[in-house]
Amino acid sequence: MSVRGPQQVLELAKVSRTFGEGATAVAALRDVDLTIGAGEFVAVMGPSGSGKSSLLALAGGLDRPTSGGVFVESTPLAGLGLNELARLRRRAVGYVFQDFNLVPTLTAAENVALPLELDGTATKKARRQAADALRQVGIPELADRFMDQMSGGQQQRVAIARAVVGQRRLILADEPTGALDSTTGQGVMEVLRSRADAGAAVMLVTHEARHAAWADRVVFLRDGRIVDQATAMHDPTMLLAQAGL
Ligand SMILES: Nc1ncnc2c1ncn2[C@@H]1O[C@H](COP(=O)(O)OP(=O)(O)OP(=O)(O)O)[C@@H](O)[C@H]1O
Repeated sequence: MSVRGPQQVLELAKVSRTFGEGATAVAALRDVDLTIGAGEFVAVMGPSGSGKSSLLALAGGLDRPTSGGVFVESTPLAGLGLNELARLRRRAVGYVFQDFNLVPTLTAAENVALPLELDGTATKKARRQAADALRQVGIPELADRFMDQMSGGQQQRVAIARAVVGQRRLILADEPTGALDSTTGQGVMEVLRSRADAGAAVMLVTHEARHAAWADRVVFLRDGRIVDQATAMHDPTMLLAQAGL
């Protein structure tokens, strides 16, 4: 039985998620137990369809489990109404979506500042923090660009800046380097690592062992179950082989 302490940012307790019903039901996650503490960077790996994105969506309160509980900073998400859940997401959770989910009618800086402004931060302060986040991901000069004036890789970096802006305690990133070259991808890992070192809990879904090597712990999923967990990834390729991935 785990203890829900203040250092525990995310807890998934016996979480299952089934899509559909009857003969066509798909069990995306089965009885997953996972805890991520403050300052901890966890990578999630596994074959396509193993449940990685489903896990992230539940952790970020974008989806609800069929059974089991999700706790963010000890708050049970099941107990929150839609407005409370939205507020907690804006305040505590930074999410990098596979398809970015940026607002095309806003500039890069406005996109990054949006969650802070929606949460009541004064515009000036929000813009200052947005500029800082854009600097962290290496594109401070693109602050005034609209999304259709940016490449896919640049948009991906805006999405990452929006997830790490401010003081979010839980950062969830679903394959955040897909549109990036390897040097920029490495830069994104440095940003996620430094957020964890500053006390955030970070969960990264990745197919790339060299990115998982930045994590404190790697969780391997297969058919919706955690099949292995590894710490201190000195040789991620070997661990992948051990897990049969
Ligand atoms: N909205 C949905 N409706 C029905 N089935 C779904 C839905 N979302 C996910 N699934 C199913 O749940 C299982 C897990 O999917 P999920 O996207 O979480 O896997 P994944 O490991 O992230 O895959 P990938 O690496 O391809 O992104 C798959 O069988 C998928 O088809």
